[in-house]
Amino acid sequence: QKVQIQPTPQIVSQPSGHILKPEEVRIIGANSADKEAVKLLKSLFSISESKKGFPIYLGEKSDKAIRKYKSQIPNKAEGYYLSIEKNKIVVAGNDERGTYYGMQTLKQLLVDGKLPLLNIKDYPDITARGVVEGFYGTPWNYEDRVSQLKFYGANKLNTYIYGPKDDPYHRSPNWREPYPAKEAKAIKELVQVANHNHVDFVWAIHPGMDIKWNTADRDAAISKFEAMYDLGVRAFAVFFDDISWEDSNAAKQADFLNYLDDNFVKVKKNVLPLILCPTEYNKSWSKIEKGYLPTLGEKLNPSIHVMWTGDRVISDIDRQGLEWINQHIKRKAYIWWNFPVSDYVRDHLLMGPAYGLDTGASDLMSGFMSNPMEFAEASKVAIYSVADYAWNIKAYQSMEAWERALKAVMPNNCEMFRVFAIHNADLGPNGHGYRRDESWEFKEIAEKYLNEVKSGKWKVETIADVQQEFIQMMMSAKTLLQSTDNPALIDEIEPWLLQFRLLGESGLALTHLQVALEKNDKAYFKKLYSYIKLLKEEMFKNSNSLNQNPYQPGVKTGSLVIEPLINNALAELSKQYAQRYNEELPSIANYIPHLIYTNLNQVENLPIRYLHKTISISPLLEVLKVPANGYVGIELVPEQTVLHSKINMGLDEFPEWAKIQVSADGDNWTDYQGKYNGRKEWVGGKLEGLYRFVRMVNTSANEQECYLKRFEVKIK
Ligand SMILES: CC(=O)N[C@@H]1[C@@H](O)[C@H](O)C(CO)=C[C@H]1N
Repeated sequence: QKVQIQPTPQIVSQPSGHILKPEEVRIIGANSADKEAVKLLKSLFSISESKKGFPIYLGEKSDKAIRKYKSQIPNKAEGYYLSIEKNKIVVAGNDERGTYYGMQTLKQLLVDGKLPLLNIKDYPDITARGVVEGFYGTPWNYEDRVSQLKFYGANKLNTYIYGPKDDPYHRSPNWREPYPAKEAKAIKELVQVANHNHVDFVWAIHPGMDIKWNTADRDAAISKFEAMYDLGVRAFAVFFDDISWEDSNAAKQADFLNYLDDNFVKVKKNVLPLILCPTEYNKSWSKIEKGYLPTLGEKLNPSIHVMWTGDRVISDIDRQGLEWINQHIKRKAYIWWNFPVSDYVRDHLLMGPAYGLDTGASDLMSGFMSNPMEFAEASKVAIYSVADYAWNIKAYQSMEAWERALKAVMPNNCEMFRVFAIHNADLGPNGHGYRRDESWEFKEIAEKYLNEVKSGKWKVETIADVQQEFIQMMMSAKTLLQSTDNPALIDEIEPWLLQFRLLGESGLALTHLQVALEKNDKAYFKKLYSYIKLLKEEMFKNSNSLNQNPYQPGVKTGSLVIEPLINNALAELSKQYAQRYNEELPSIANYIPHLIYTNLNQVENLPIRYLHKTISISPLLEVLKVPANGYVGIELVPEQTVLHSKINMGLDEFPEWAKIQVSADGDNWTDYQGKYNGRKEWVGGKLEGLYRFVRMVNTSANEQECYLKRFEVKIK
């Protein structure tokens, strides 16, 4: 039988039987082996003081205890040799971490009091593997982080980069200030937890919003690093992402990093190499001829890592893209993979497989970090998969890893968790145009069902298939809401579970509309229709009371296949009702007629929200570049009376290059008079007459930049 080990090992022998878990073991090498490995071993077996216990040889290649097995150990960082035999077990690491990982594997193999007889030679493909807590939104809390660090140890992830955008001591305004006592204590403790799980705790600084290229700020960074060093931090990063392009001076950034490297990292000796996140961190933003990346490649000390998100901000990672960037930065890219991060689609959860990763790229990356969701437990599904990918790239199979991830996160209810996860994977339309597959096992049935609804010739078995999916959604939501094997996860995803249950219920009720038509029971149809309306109203209420963040508030679930199926079938069946009984029912399928209006491809996919007569553009987290005559706004369909508008471009005063304009026909524009409200927001009042377009346009002759933090129009 094949043993299942996470992450997938490089070389495993075929098991030749098994042994029962030894009653008592004797550890040979306990006083020289990695102490976390010894602790882990002692937690698994009872140790006999006498000579008679079952021998377990434990240690690193230089230890006497495993000298006999030295030649078996892969000569690779963090590699290990594990051999389970009838009369002994050997766990031999190429280094401390290797021994620890060998023990993690041994722990996984100890199942139902038995151990398979086999041997393993294992090691990681990528040197640095882990997570960058680098998202916008509510930073993870202390308990989240402790749980994450333990999860990384168990999954052979060795790096955690602390860089939450909304931590004021990581970024603005307090990157220069030491943490207050309480936060400092928490970080000190987290570093210890990281060490106990063989995870390198990397503290990142994000000075780019207001750094000055002078000795004061250079020394401010050094003293902040010193303060973090005193808390136990032994690895550092500098992020220059999402800042205005004036500060994206590569030579200055390189000098700054080299200074920190020469005057802090190299001086301290026990500090890991620096990591830089550049301003030009993806290919779609880079203009090689302008020299930003080549300058970094030339000037940065060779030991400094350079992060990279891929061909775009949110992007698959492939060999071709890696070869491209590596040539310019003259080193192997250290990947910052923006998945499962959802800070730009906060009404969605990303619970699907981690795919779009090149299994032929193991020699082209120095690091691979996942940027996760603000929901730490929910992110573990993707992080588990990333652990499998980064350890053994060529063997990675995203779907297989996803199945195991679900079981790892929800061991007692993984089937119900799978029903939820498979229907909560896509992001919906978003500014990056990044989409994921969703409900892939139900798509065919959904298509068949909708076609049969449209033709009016439906089959019982199709209805049964669809009813089975809807009732499973209800079962999944209810079971998970009442589950106890991962309460932190349920707390995070509760809004989506409530919505998921209602979606399943509305689907089930929908199929009974067909029963009403079959029985020609008009009254029953109307009762069902108003019941579905009630369910949708409750979903609407959930979406306006739960997960209310200032970016993409609300709770979207099953948005790629399930929700559209229900809305389309509902529209179709109410049409058939109207034809049969010559009576129109009020439409309850929710969709938004208004559109984004822009000639900037950076924002052409941004979704439009419509709530309580306010139409808004989903905000952009990155810097928006607006060429001459570039514009972004809203098209009201049909034209409306505008009551007031609010636009936040993230600038201290309204820029002279911008104009806010309105138009009824898209050709003739009039200025929309407004003023700044002191919170960096332009506000405009009621307009006489009907308008179809409201836009911000760059009327200058040069490319400008701003943020798109808010753009909303309230109509009558
Ligand atoms: C390097 C990098 O990806 N920086 C930010 C990241 O912080 C943010 O989470 C996301 C994902 O929305 C993208 C970038 N704007």
